[in-house]
Amino acid sequence: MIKIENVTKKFGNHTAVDDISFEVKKGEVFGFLGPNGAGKTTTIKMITGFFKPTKGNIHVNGFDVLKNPLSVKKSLGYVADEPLIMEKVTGAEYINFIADVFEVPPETRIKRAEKLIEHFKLKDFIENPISTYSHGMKQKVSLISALIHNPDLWILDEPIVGLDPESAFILKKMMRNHANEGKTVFFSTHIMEIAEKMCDRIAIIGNGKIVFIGTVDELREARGNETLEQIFLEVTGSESEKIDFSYLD
Ligand SMILES: Nc1ncnc2c1ncn2[C@@H]1O[C@H](COP(=O)(O)OP(=O)(O)OP(=O)(O)O)[C@@H](O)[C@H]1O
Repeated sequence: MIKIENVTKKFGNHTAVDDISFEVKKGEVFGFLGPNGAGKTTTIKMITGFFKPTKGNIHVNGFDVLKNPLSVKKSLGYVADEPLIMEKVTGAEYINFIADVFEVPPETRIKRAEKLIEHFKLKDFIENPISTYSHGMKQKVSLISALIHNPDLWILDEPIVGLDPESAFILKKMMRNHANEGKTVFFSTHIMEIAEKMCDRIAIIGNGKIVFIGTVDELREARGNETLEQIFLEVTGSESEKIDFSYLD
């Protein structure tokens, strides 16, 4: 589904992603973890074709992201970590626009959109301009429009933070169902507990390098009796446990 081989991304002299390789398979919910600035969004933007890798190859659903960019984009649904750009149109207009781009037939899009709008409790707001929406409501419109063409691969950048508990529960269930149908969900998160409950496998990135790939159980086994928080801090090279806060006294 996703194959990343020796991928590096530099911004000027700064190496944001440093020679990473991993694969995400069909039927997996795959979590991509790492601290702020570790390189998660940069990696996701290379997979989805916004950023060109400085080095290395990425294949999505068998297509090379540089050689077959359209086939790649058609086969995935992407929810970015940033709010929607089109603020003056309504949620319904935005979803319809994206459905046009992906050539979703009218009956199919109405059926899918109605269900998704109902699940995410947006019915009363969908005809209002996006500029009036809360952050979580914008996130929901972004999700609905990413799923309206029923893509095999979902790529979600921090999808759960910002959603209310009921919507987060529904989304997590949708992610699991999608993988159970033999399709794939790749999502980024900072939160180990979400990864533990949701993911078949995870990759942890720290300072642009992959520091762990496997299941959360394998990570626990390798680290003994530590809490997930401790494990995360250690594998990402954090020194936070040593901080002396006595200066606040
Ligand atoms: N367009 C850009 N130009 C220059 N530097 C960038 C750009 N995008 C990202 N970076 C840098 O690349 C590094 C990785 O950033 P990235 O956004 O991928 O991190 P992240 O893991 O997604 O972090 P967060 O959890 O905070 O969202 C950071 O040092 C960031 O400043």
